[in-house]
Amino acid sequence: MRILVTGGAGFIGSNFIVYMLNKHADCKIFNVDLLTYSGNLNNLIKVENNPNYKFIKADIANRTEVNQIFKLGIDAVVNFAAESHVDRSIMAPDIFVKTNVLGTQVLLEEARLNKVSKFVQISTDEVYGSLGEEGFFNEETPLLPNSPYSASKAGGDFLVRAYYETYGLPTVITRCSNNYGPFQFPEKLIPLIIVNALSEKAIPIYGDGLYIRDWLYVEDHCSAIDLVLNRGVNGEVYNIGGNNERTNLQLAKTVLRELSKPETMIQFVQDRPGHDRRYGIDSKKIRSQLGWNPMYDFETGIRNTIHWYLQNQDWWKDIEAGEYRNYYLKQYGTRMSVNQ
Ligand SMILES: Cc1cn([C@H]2C[C@H](O)[C@@H](COP(=O)(O)OP(=O)(O)O[C@H]3O[C@H](C)C(=O)[C@H](O)[C@H]3O)O2)c(=O)[nH]c1=O
Repeated sequence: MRILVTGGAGFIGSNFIVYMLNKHADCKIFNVDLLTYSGNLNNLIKVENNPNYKFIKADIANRTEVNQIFKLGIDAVVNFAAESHVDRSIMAPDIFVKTNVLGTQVLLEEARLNKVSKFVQISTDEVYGSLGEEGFFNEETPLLPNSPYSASKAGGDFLVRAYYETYGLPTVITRCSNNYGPFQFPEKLIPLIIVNALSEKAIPIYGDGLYIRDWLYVEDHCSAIDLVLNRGVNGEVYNIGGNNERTNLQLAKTVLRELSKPETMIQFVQDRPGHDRRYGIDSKKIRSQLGWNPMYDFETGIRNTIHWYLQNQDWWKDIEAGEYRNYYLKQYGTRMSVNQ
């Protein structure tokens, strides 16, 4: 199968490419990525010389560029390419609409004209909105996005649905909970805690710290996408969750304990506007219909992740030296006092 993977230099996309090339000798992957601030070809060093792997720098929202890529002969598309950080979407929503909505539509249109056999849209549980203390999101839960990020992902999902209903494009949507693992850009909570702790910097926790996320180890997410790509039923949505709900405060304390750092590094800071209180995923459908099961419990996953950041300090120190550090100071410098 000749698979177009978009956003393959990002966190989940790069993990997916490595997973697929290790698992399937017969797949050829075309990785299309614009290499924005969070895209990093160093994530793909393990596969860069693999004859079944090819990188192409391009913007999924640019029709001319995408049109050229489909001329290579594409059987299936897995669309990871997205602006994904909620805080950034609050500061600059425009680019989220461009990539997550327009970019998805451009891909769908070329996929339709080139008659691909599968289009997998990688989405998020954030499109469902926020939960209270009880209940879970299932695939029938109405979409009620609260941030510009989640609204843009919901827009992409609606277009995917429309291409299935209107043109019969063989689409499938996956909606995952919060991922963590190697190569995650340290603007997201888990790598931010690890990187700050290792750099002796305060750990910023928004609001009361009792916001809840359901954590999914990235390799388990990759195995789920592989199943959906090969056996997912067209027109369907599959939720993918880890059944590992933790408050942000619990999480920060767990990581600090693993690193033998004091809890006094935690600093409560001003809350995120429109902050979703809780995400909880019901993933019975993919488990019962496609036989997916996560391999990693949370304790193993978090230890692997911490170990990876300890072993790969050059990877994140490079990042810190660049745009990420400026972004961090710009955002938090005016909102809180952290002893940097
Ligand atoms: C960066 C940061 C975050 N937080 C809180 C905010 C959230 O309650 C939680 C996780 O935040 P993060 O920005 O890592 O992730 P979410 O906003 O839950 O969204 C993430 O998971 C979904 C599924 C996606 O689809 C998003 O792409 C992905 O970014 O920690 C803090 O308290 N302090 C911090 O410095």
